[in-house]
Amino acid sequence: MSEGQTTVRRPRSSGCGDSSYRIRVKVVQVAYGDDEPVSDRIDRVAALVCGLTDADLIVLPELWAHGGFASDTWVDRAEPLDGPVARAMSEAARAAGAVLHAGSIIERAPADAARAPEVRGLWNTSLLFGRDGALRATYRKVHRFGFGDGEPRLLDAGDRIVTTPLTGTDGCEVATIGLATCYDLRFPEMFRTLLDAGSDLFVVPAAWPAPRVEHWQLLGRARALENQSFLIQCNTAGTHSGVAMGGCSQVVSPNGVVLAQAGSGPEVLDVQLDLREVDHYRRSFPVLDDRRLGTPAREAAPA
Ligand SMILES: NC(=O)CCC(=O)C(=O)O
Repeated sequence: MSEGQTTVRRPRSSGCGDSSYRIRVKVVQVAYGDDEPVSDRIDRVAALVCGLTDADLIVLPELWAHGGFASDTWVDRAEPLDGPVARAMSEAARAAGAVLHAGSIIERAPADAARAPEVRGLWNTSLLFGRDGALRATYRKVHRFGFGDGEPRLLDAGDRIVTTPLTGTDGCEVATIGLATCYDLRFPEMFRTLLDAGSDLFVVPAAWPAPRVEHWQLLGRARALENQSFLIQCNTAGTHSGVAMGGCSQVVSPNGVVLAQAGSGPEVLDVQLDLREVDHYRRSFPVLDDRRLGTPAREAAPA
């Protein structure tokens, strides 16, 4: 981005009424343990989502069906993009009449898909459905958590960033959603890349453990504030595979204010957002216009 280039992008489509930009978001902080069968959990969460008929956007956590830290089960539980979780979530989005970020699944590549021998064909993949139940976007987690174990041992890393338009009931494009998952929150350069791709609303599902929940809260506020964007974080509650989850899902405004925050148990946050606040704030405090990328900052000084 060159100096002085504005990051204020809206309006994207003409004819959007003021009310199109006011959206109701439900953040579903799902709690689970080790005893509930996956199929029961899918039914339970699907029924909950189906009942959220007054929402525009519903968000679920990372790997809520397959188990965020249940890595010993992932290979068995992995499913394709049209597997049981995706089918149930497609149906639930349609029943609720809302855009549904269904958190993530362990995605298994189709058996007949050609791939290099070093590619395992398993990813931590987020799914976003439209109000009609169609799968609109998928995002394979880029930064794998586990320090050599867990995700890096079992899963492939995603290799692309993903943005997707959020459209109102009238078809107007009211925001650009930037997708990220859990550990990605620690990598500010990824959020800058999403910003440069047009994002003004980040959605981050997670299975973030209780001992580091303050990082989760702090990093979420930082990513929202430094990119002057809304940020919706949906964490997991309960304890599974011996790991206590931190809860504290939150919704953060473009100037870093926490608009809503969950406790440590199961909970549904209910938040009204006016998406025009992004442009208002970026105009009133145009810090993003002062970025200095492209200057020869990396040139080595002569010895
Ligand atoms: N599931 C995750 O990505 C966990 C991330 C985490 O615990 C951390 O960054 O800390």
